[in-house]
Amino acid sequence: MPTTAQLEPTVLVIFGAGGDLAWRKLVPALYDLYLDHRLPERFTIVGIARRQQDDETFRSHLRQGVDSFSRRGKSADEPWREFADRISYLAEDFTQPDAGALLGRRLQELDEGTERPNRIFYLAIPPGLLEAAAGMLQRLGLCRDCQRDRIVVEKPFGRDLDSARALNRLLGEMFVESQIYRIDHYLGKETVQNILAFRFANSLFEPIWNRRYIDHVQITVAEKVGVEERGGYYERAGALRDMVQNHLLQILCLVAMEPPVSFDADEVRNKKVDVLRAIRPIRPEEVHQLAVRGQYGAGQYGAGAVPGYRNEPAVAGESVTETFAALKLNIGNWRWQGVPFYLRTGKRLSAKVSEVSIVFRPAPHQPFPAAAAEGWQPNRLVIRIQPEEGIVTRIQVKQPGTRFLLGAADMQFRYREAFRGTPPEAYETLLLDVMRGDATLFMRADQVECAWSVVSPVLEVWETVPPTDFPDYRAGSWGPEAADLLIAKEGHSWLQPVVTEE
Ligand SMILES: NC(=O)C1=CN([C@@H]2O[C@H](COP(=O)(O)OP(=O)(O)OC[C@H]3O[C@@H](n4cnc5c(N)ncnc54)[C@H](OP(=O)(O)O)[C@@H]3O)[C@@H](O)[C@H]2O)C=CC1
Ligand SMILES: O=C1O[C@H](COP(=O)(O)O)[C@@H](O)[C@H](O)[C@H]1O
Repeated sequence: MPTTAQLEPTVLVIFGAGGDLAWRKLVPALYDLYLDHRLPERFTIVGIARRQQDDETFRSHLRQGVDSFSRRGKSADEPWREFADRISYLAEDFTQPDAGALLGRRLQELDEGTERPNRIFYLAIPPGLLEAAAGMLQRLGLCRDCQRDRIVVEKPFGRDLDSARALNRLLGEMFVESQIYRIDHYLGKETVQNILAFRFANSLFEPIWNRRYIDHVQITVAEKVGVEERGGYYERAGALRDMVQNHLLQILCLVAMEPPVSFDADEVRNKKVDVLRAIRPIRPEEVHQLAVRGQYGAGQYGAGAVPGYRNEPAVAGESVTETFAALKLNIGNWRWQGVPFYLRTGKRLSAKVSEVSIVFRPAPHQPFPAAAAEGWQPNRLVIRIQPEEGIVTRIQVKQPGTRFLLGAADMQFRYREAFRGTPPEAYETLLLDVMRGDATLFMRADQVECAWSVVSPVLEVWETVPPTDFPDYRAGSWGPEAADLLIAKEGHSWLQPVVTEE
């Protein structure tokens, strides 16, 4: 990791700095980086949004966010003051013709001195404003230096293949690809990155990481929360766009990719794109066999009742938006031919847990008497992304006793026990990577488009044929019955995650 002194002077301009993302994620992450001495020595934050407010009001709003969401808890006065001194606020509306004048002047002031700082423009704004904000940067020539100026684009990146292509074209006309950092925050999570370390820094698993030994793969990203205050956005998105097109497919790529030659950003991203390209396209007539959608109804967590999706704020009473999605994907290449990848994600499920389960084929021959194998389970390797980050390998052992009986036992690696301290939040890692100019954990234009191609046939069929049975799962359950049937067709079943309460 670079030290403070090694990072070049930087000004981070947060567009939409008065919004939820900046408040809950970005500024708490920056503050934690600051406390860890990870920010450049010369580092400034300029926040921009519509509302009129002075620097002090803006800073104290951000401090509330830090106090609530920093992994270090409440901020102490002294370091907060030092950090807050670097923050200023500008009120500008990007949709106005003269927008950017204040920003231009502020950047000029910051350029004065020994070395012009690198500029990072973080677009934490509603997707409909991307064009106006990026256009303003181009018009004023504020993001012109291809080596030192970068733009960070949040999800959602388009809402289908065509709109993602159009957005890529638009950004491509204004900036060079190496300046564009498309965020997928799952790639910043420690355990997601650890998939690379686990697969490519160990010689133990790579020889069996293929169709000869692996029976199938399950990727589960389950949430306990409902749609919360984001009904307006979610109604237009749904689980497939919100989670599968980005986070789950990125995890799949890391599990399935070929070993990269180096850790160079484009080399890693090339290998990931190869996986997306190899996913066998789902034909429209196959959608009902290979994809399942669901929507939560009212339910219960312990003693607490929660409303159904259709009763959430900003959600239509007859909404057909899916809050659960499951897919069966096949990767048509030498390594994975015939190995199903099952993906599922949903809101208001039984637990918050994200994990990848690699389920191995049975040993080719069992020499034991039939009774011995009664408790037999396939070997499985579970990569736990959250919570309780770690890796669990389930093996077969002899049960203690005078009879020869098999039983399952787990070998566990837990981050919390193996390493001291709390790992950085995803946004800390990603923000630091943008400052260092390392795009390995960011989405390249072709990756985003390939990922849209994978889910497009499903989206199209789902949009044409609305569901008639929503809501079809109870809040607090593991999703609709149809998801169990999807995987049962091949004699498989979803592995119930080991749930540890948050
Ligand atoms: N919130 C989250 O957890 C996540 C958000 N995202 C993405 O991040 C982006 C931002 O989300 P979020 O923070 O939740 O959104 P919010 O609606 O909370 O914030 C939007 C921000 O944009 C500003 N804004 C809106 N219109 C204009 C305008 N015309 N000119 C200048 N500023 C404007 C608002 O200004 P003002 O404050 O003055 O109203 C506000 O600061 C979205 O693309 C979202 O999809 C992605 C992942 C998670
Ligand atoms: O991108 C998103 O991710 C969150 C889940 O992220 P996590 O880090 O808490 O697992 C999800 O709630 C949200 O709907 C989606 O937009």
